[in-house]
Amino acid sequence: MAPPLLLAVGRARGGPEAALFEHHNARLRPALALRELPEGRGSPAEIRRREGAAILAALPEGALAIALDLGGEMPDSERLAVLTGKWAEAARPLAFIIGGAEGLDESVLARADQRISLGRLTWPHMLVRGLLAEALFRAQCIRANHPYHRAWRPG
Ligand SMILES: C[S@@+](CC[C@H](N)C(=O)[O-])C[C@H]1O[C@@H](n2cnc3c(N)ncnc32)[C@H](O)[C@@H]1O
Repeated sequence: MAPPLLLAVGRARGGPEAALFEHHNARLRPALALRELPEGRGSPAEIRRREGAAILAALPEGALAIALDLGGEMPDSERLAVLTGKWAEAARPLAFIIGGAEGLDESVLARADQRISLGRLTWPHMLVRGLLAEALFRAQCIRANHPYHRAWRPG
């Protein structure tokens, strides 16, 4: 099975956000295969539509598409560990999707099998790559009983 795909709008040209993604992605097994898509032009709606068409065209056939979206389910790390296990069991090509500055087009949200939110704060799309890779690594550690994740919370 091919490694999970990360379809992300925008091109990272080095910098701390790219380093953050590379750092966490290198720890994931398997690592995400990053595919960057060009930013759209025009009005916000046109940008979303153009970027959306490019995202849909880049999705592998039959992909289990997970859209990173503020309106999605907001899992905690333990729940994400459960979800990642289910996604792996589905035995379909897995693809995560991160939108651009204008967010994801309705066509992408409609195609997505699941929408995941990393919390109520809006993060810059380049930063979301690193946040997602860290969250997936943490989920992997939880599933493997690796002590990276310290589950303790005050009562
Ligand atoms: C700057 S945000 C777009 C904000 C846009 N106003 C919206 O509501 O989608 C760019 C992309 O980063 C991702 N993103 C940003 N914050 C997020 C969060 N808290 N949870 C999940 N994805 C997020 C989404 O994929 C989004 O399309």
